[in-house]
Amino acid sequence: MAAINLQNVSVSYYLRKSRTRGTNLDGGSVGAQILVGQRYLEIAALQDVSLSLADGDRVGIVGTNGSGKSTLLKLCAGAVAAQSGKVEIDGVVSAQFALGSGLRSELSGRQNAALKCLYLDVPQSMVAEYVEDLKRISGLGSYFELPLSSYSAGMKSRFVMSLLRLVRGEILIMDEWINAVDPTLNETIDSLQSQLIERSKILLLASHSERVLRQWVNKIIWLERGTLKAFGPIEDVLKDYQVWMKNRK
Ligand SMILES: Nc1ncnc2c1ncn2[C@@H]1O[C@H](COP(=O)(O)OP(=O)(O)OP(=O)(O)O)[C@@H](O)[C@H]1O
Repeated sequence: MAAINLQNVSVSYYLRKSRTRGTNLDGGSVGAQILVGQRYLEIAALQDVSLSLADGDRVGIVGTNGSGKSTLLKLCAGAVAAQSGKVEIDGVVSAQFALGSGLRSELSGRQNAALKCLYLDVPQSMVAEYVEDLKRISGLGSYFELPLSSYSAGMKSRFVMSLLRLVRGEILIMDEWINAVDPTLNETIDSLQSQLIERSKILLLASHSERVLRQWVNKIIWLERGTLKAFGPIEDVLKDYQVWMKNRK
């Protein structure tokens, strides 16, 4: 059983005030509320959010720029802490945004692949097989044996995307559906992502794409300026969100 329970959770980012001295801090139409303290500015990224997710929940997160989607994902992945409220996460969490972390540019694709296997708890007896899988999926050929520092941007992203092969988690956290820059890779990445979702117990996916959301989620969290506007079945919440967006323009 996997579960995510948030009770009255608030998360803020703090900025030293000197950085913004003399600037006008009037709110625009995007982003969280900015609270001005004596020495710090507080960006109230999530305010008093309460949610319960359980096995079988495939949840999309929508909201305008700066509404708190990534912050909510980071909170559930343990990458940011709550200032107040209660956060309970039951289950092994895999976060897509962490895929490329810990890579070392002086090491080859093969060496990085083996390191990632260790970080992601692949059993020792399976490492060699997984590394060969990554070589095949990435399509990097002999570049797999060269240091990451010699890769082009697209080659690096091929390598990082191939690491999806290693992800195992009961709670899957995705900050966008990955679309490969190179269309020849799309089918493989799509199928890796769909297998991951099928294996996971809870999916949290932030996306601005209605197509992606309709394909993968059954519930929607709608955030606006750090507060939870709505949480419920995709059919209800997406419609309300779209009407709200239209009237907002
Ligand atoms: N590292 C940070 N330091 C300071 N403020 C931050 C930081 N990360 C996010 N914020 C602020 O927190 C608020 C929520 O940002 P977040 O990235 O969670 O929004 P989002 O909904 O994912 O946005 P987008 O759709 O634009 O990616 C925004 O006002 C943003 O400016």
